[in-house]
Order: sequence, then C-alpha cells, then structure tokens
Amino acid sequence: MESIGVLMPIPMSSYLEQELEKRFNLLKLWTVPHKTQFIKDHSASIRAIVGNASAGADGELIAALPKLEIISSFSVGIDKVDLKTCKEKGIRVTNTPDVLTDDVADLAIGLTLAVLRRLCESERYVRSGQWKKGDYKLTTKFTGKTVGIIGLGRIGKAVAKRAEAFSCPIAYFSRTEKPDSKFKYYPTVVELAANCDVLVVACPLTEETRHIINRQVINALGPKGVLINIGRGPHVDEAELVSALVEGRLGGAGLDVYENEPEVPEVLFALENVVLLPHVGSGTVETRNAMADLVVGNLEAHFLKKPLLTPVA
Ligand SMILES: O=CC(=O)O
Repeated sequence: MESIGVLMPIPMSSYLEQELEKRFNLLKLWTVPHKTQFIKDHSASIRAIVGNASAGADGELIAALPKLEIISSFSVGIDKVDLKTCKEKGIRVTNTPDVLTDDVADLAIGLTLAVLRRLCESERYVRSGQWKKGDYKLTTKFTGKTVGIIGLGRIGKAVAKRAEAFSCPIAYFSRTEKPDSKFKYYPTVVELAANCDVLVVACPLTEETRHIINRQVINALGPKGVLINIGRGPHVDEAELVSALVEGRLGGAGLDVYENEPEVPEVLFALENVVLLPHVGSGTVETRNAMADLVVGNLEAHFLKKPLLTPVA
C-alpha cells in the first residue's frame, strides 16, 4: 500500500500522520508552497483524502483527483465533504462516530456548568485578586433545570444521560419523534426553546439545520435561557446570537463552534455570560488517537477490499 497517495490538506494529529506514513505515501498539503500545482503533480497517485471538521473535500478538489476512491474524515461531522458528488462518483466516505461521543457530551455539560455557575469568570476573580475585596456574586443552579436537546442521535443521547444525573428533565427536537424515547418531544425548535432552560445543539449540520437557531428560537429561549453549541457554528445565526446576548434577550451561551472559525465575534469577549472554547469537543489525547485509528482502519479496509469500519457513503 506504500505507493497509494493519501492527501491530507491540513495538520490534524501527529499520531495520525505517523500511522498513515507507516502504511501509505502521505502527502501533506500544508507543507508545500504551490498547492494547486502539487495536487496536479500527484493526481495520478492520490486515491484517498483524510479531511476533518475544517478541511474536507469540496467539488473542486474532488474534480482535480480522478483517481480518488475514498475520503476518510478525522471527524464525526462530514459537512465539509461534498457528499452529493461523492455519491455520484462512487467515492466512499467514512467518519469517526462513537469514539468521540463521551468527550463531546462531557463538554456540553462542562459548558453548561461553566455558563450557569460562571466558572471562568469566578476563576478570573480569584486570579486577579478581587476576592480579597469581597465575595463573588451568586450564580444559577444547574441541577433540576430542563435541558432541551436538538438532535437525539449518539451525542444528543449522551448529553441526555449526563443531564439526567443532574436530575434535569429532558426534552428534544428531531426531524421525527423517537418512539423508543422516554423524553418529551417537541415538533418545532421554537416550542422546545420555549420549554427549556438550557438548549443544546447536537445535530449534524445539513441544509435543513443551517441557522436552526434563529432570532425566533433565541427569543423563545429568553433572557434566562442558555444556548450550548457543540455542533457546528452555522447551526446558529451568529449575528442574531450576538445581538441577543448584548441586548440581554438571551441569558447566556456556551460555544465550542463558530460560523467562521477561528474567527470569533470580538464583542463576545467582553460578556460574562458567555463561555468560548476553540472547537475542542473531541480534543483529548485518548479520543483523538481512537479517531486516528478509525481513519487508518477505514483506509486499510478499503484498500484491502474489506468492509469499511464506519461508512457514511
Ligand atoms: O467537530 C468535530 C467532529 O465533527 O468530529
């Protein structure tokens, strides 16, 4: 398999690079100055792309690689892959589900606690010596609050499980009601937002879910409500979110993702009721290594003509 060209557009994990280099001819696009020419020069040997949540494979890249057979994404979300073109051309696509579910769900709870209990702000209070001048203000309790979840897939269910341990009633929105779920279903996101305290975005990004959090949903969540986004930035109309937070129409937000990463609206930096993370939902050593093993396992399976481990298409 050493002659098979595997194109990686951006750096993702040194462990992943090392494991790919042991088996394939890994082509690190970020290390070359003339990317278009490099792709042209290697187009006869590139049979696989390893993408991730920020760099996938759009129609243009796919069209430039006539020998492309598989895109193995180092992410669970595959919104950066042109799935329609892949299906048309018979290009296989894999992702990294399950192995990152716990980390992402843990982070959703961490963000919720951080926003409601002002963990980051009060920690800064200690570091800056302000505690010596007086006690920190009271915050908001999490236990028992109603948690609304958009998308009751693997990650949504894992968030629900954790929130239940905090005695939180759970409600959800998804395209269809899940007959096997004991949680309260709302057929619209607005109704869900109006009936929960913490709203967690945990669905895949698709054309239907782009801006699923709009002005109406934000207003329904209201001045005491908290939005947690561990999905994708474009799930949220960010301009609407920012104005609602600034105007006090929304109680708070915990964000791991943004519309234009790594750009974050600077006006958010000054707000105490917002906790901002740099897209680190699956960012632990254990999980990233397990994701890397899945990426490599899928490529090996494909080139050995065995069933893919985690196929999307
Ligand atoms: O955002 C991360 C992922 O999709 O795995």
